[in-house]
Amino acid sequence: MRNMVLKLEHVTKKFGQFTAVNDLSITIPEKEMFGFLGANGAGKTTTFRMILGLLDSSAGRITWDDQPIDYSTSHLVGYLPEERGLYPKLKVRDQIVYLARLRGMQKTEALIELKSWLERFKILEYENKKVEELSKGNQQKIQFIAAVVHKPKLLILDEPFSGLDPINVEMLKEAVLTLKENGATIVFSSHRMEHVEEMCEHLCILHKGSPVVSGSLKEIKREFGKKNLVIHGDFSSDSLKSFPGVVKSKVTMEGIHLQIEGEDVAGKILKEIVDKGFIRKFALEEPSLNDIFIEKVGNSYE
Ligand SMILES: Nc1ncnc2c1ncn2[C@@H]1O[C@H](COP(=O)(O)OP(=O)(O)OP(=O)(O)O)[C@@H](O)[C@H]1O
Repeated sequence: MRNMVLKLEHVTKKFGQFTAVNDLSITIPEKEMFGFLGANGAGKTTTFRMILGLLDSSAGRITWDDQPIDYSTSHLVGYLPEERGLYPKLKVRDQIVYLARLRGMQKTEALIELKSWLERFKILEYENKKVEELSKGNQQKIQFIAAVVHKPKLLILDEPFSGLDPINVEMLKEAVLTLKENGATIVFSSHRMEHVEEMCEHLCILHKGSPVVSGSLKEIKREFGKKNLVIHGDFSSDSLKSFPGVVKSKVTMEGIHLQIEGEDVAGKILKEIVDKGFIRKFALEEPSLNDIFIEKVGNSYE
């Protein structure tokens, strides 16, 4: 049995004196969906380029299936680069077939695969159009097809959902989930925490090149400890802002959202408000990735 694990061990990348990635260690098991979060310049793209062997690391080791990714394995890898790079004058069909053949696919097989993706993305009519004639969002779908047409086992997607309208975001998310169900290992970066929260079991938050949070989403939330408490009631909730164990509060149109130190605080708050008036909602919720990010990285995230 092969060990198709993607492993980064103490990986560092320096550009001159500047450290873009600092001592990053992560293990991504086969068939996993892994999310990379971080502000602009955090080091996500640099990490992807090192994984793909497009950039040498300054220190550390990167392996997939116990080997570095090189010419012998690159046909098993798909990459959606951040700087989209299609040939504007080429027709969609010629472009995809060309890229698929570079990765060892037969033309007929590539055409079948292309058609099925174009159908899925509802853009079959663009098969014989030049890339430059397509809208940005549709070009992005073509670029996505270029990354997956050869059915890679490892797929690296650099901000796959950026610049898309909500319908296309959903379409691409579903496509990514299908690829995962079909057995691909997928690593993607995003600026949107909800995308990672929704799709990934494991994630890493990079801050100025260093991993500040890394591991399983469930564990990260559990370790964070704090919970959110949402209260909607027909009474003033102002006094709850300074209730012991309340870390943060936000008054809303319907009531108040509290970040509390732990579950026990919720019980005490319930006792406090039970006689104050009608409680329409009292819900203890897991912290969001956004809450965790803000605490670990601060408000520097855009
Ligand atoms: N070839 C290079 N030479 C010098 N500095 C570089 C080079 N490539 C990247 N950097 C720097 O490394 C840091 C990390 O860049 P990187 O592109 O990896 O960030 P990112 O997390 O992908 O950001 P974004 O979300 O904006 O795409 C940045 O400060 C960037 O300016």
